Amino acid sequence: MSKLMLKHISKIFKVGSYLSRTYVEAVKDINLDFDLDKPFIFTLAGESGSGKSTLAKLILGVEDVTKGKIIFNGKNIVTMQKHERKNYLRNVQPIFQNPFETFNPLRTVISYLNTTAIKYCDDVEENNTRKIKKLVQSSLEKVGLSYEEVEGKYPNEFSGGQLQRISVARALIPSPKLLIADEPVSMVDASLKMSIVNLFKDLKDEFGINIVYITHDLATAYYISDYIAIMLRGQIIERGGVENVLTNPLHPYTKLLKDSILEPIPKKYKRKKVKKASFEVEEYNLQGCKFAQRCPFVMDVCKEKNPKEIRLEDRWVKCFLYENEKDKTKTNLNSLT
Ligand SMILES: Nc1ncnc2c1ncn2[C@@H]1O[C@H](COP(=O)(O)OP(=O)(O)OP(=O)(O)O)[C@@H](O)[C@H]1O
Repeated sequence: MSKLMLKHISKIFKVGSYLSRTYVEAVKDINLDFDLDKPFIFTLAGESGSGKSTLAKLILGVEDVTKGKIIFNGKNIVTMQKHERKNYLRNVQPIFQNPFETFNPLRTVISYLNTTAIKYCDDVEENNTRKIKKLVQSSLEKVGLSYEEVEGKYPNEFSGGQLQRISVARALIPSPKLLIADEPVSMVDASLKMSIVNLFKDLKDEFGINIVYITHDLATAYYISDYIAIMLRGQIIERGGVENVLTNPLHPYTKLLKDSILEPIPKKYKRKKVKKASFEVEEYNLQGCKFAQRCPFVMDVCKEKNPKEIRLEDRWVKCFLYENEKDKTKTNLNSLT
């Protein structure tokens, strides 16, 4: 059994200069359980500066949590022994936004993939070229490429879409349980976006690979995900099955996101003049709900207190509008997967 649990994790950054120092809690008290044996695609969505990339970096061990624990198969990743951490990093692989930054422009793509195989696969020795080639070959095949079409070429000889496929192949080399893909199609040509998104779906269906998909694009999120969590200024304010959350969003922020991305803004919102965030830091530092300044349904309590996460029948939501609905169900949604 393979499990990844985020337990009350927070990340606080210092921002500003010495004289105007302030703090941003880019990830605030997030709890998520991932059962890595039941393949899923989990989308993390939210506007720019909502903490998605920071959460990804915490899971990838690139940044350390300020508070809370990330537990992989019963062990806290911060206090893991060296060999346990290596095993964790083998199992949780990143896919970055810009594939041209993933690869060293001065090395052939294959030599880069070979290095990944040697670095992460304990049973592969540097001089075992046959074994390395087999591993790289099979990863390339999983993303629909042949070894021959990649061999001998440098990153600049590929299109952005091809290179993003190769960076997915790179991530697959250590046979990870989880891919963390941070805006993986935002730099890819519009015509190729769907092919990458479909590749994620195939990896889940055919090879049982779990994916955390970070995006602004709710349309592709709806198309490929099983679950979705909506982030607002460091917090997850609504989460559940993608169908439930996106076809019937409950939090006013989720509604705003959906309306502003998928459809024209309905008149009722236009009349109430939903504003765009003027200052991220200002919203981060609000005492109550971080959406209070922009919410068309704001109440006094929203400005005073940060709402608790409420469990409804088919999702979790953090909003005072649903205070009276809580605990009406016995469904356990603690685990999203
Ligand atoms: N290293 C850092 N030092 C200081 N502040 C940071 C750091 N990294 C992120 N932040 C701040 O944390 C907040 C969340 O940023 P983050 O990049 O995680 O958001 P995001 O949702 O991924 O945004 P985007 O979609 O634009 O990538 C922002 O206010 C950002 O400025």
